[in-house]
Amino acid sequence: MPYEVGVPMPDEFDVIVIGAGPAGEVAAGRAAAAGLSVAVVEKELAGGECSYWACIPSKALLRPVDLAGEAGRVPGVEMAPIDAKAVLAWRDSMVSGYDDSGQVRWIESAGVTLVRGRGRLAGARRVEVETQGGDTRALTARQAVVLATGSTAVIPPVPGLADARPWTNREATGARAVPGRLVVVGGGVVASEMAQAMRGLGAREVTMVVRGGGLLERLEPFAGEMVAASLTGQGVELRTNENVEKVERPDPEGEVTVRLASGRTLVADEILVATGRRPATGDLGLATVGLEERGPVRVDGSMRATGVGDGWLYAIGDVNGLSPLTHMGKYQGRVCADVIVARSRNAADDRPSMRDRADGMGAPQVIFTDPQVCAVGRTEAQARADGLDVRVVEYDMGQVAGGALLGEGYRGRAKAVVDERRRVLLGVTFVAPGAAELLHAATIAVTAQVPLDDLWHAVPSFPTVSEVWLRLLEEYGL
Ligand SMILES: Cc1cc2nc3c(=O)[nH]c(=O)nc-3n(C[C@H](O)[C@H](O)[C@H](O)COP(=O)(O)OP(=O)(O)OC[C@H]3O[C@@H](n4cnc5c(N)ncnc54)[C@H](O)[C@@H]3O)c2cc1C
Ligand SMILES: NC(=O)c1ccc[n+]([C@@H]2O[C@H](COP(=O)([O-])OP(=O)(O)OC[C@H]3O[C@@H](n4cnc5c(N)ncnc54)[C@H](O)[C@@H]3O)[C@@H](O)[C@H]2O)c1
Repeated sequence: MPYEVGVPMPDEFDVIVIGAGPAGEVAAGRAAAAGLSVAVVEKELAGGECSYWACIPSKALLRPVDLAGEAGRVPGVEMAPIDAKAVLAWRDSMVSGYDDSGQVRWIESAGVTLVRGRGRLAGARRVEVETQGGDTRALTARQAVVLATGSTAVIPPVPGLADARPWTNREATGARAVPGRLVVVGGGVVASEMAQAMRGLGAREVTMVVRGGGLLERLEPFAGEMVAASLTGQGVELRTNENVEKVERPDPEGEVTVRLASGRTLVADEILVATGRRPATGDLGLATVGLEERGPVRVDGSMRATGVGDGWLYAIGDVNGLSPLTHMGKYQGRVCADVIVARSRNAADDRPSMRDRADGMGAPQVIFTDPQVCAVGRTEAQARADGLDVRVVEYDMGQVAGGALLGEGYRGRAKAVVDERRRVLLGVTFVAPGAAELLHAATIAVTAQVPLDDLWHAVPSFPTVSEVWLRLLEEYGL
């Protein structure tokens, strides 16, 4: 039920969701499926950052690079050079040409009312929407308002950077052509994935400027080391312990000059800034309900914003700062919708499925570089910092028959962090080509806290890479 000019729209709904990204859409759809009247307010494209400028286009750009890596390891298989133009066209089709009518159809079919415009809190249970025509529309929520406004890219305050037309994730994933020379600032997830994609698609020079000593600093150290080795092997230049001091681009269409703290100067066609994201809480009217205007909206385990009387305000997805990942935002959307529905019926709202457990355990994540980095739960460092009785088991995945069969030079590494007191897994990391689909088994083991003695009876098939599970348990001593 999209709102159209001239068509009367109710001003009151049971639930109003601000932001139609993955988190907001899931919460809205689930609350509507349970019979509540729901409006979702969206200022740009229904589907959010993930669908048009993040997960989907980045993975479309990485897939051919990944496949070329895989094929390159198999004797007798030779891939034709990647046709970057065709890949960019495929990316365009994966983002539906930046047209959200498919998502709008889904929203309509879910019985949710889409309100186009910028939403802002205007006191308890009240949302003002600045419509695209410039009008302001006042909406009231009988039960709940859900903030699902996502996050925006951070541009560090480096002299000249903001004026140098830097790329963020939007321009990088939406590139109309592959730049000849690219400087990437940052050593996190976006930086690693996009450096690999652009180099693989034909960028002549890709230089990563990383302020720390390595990549992917929040993960097990070997993950960043293996991705760094792969990127440098691919021809990406890595400048670690380095900072950008000044950026100049006198001609907006011309090249960009990047002065580094070490004194070196880089010249490139584009500069991608991938230095993290901040929750989209600016101009959201948080002060009208007594909350801080900046930073993430803090929530309890039912996704309810803390510090708001009567508990009518919820926050899910990137805006609450818990785990900025699409699947986690969608999970939080399911928790939040079920809680709102239960509370609207005065029913029990504390069933186990109605509390967020997954964020506290360490969200599962796949980084789609080659090798892929797949992690869930705590790293060894986190588990030790939490004061747990930790034992670590590691295994070289190249020694697993299923891995060796994937091609010459197949390399991978697995690490399990065990809670010795309870003999359960606290965290698992796999770094190997094509390891993404291994992760869910680890997620089940960590989340369900399956005892190692029970995991022993989960026999992996021969010759699959999953036999790494058996090897890890044998290394442990089973
Ligand atoms: C390059 C890149 C690649 C990524 N790849 C992955 C990946 O492979 N897997 C993964 O799990 N995660 C990935 N992520 C993270 C993922 O994109 C986010 O975690 C996810 O998009 C968050 O979903 P969300 O619904 O919270 O917010 P968003 O997707 O940001 O959606 C928020 C929506 O709210 C709207 N909005 C904001 N403010 C208002 C307002 N005031 N009024 C109305 N509407 C508003 C926005 O227009 C937007 O549509 C990636 C991120 C980047 C940058
Ligand atoms: N495959 C995936 O799941 C995927 C892919 C991309 C993004 N994401 C999500 O998006 C989030 C954001 O990604 P990201 O790469 O922007 O953030 P990030 O937190 O992963 O990495 C930020 C990087 O920028 C560096 N940095 C921060 N401030 C800096 C500064 N002022 N100067 C120089 N360097 C600075 C950090 O040291 C780090 O290397 C991720 O945390 C992740 O949750 C997920």
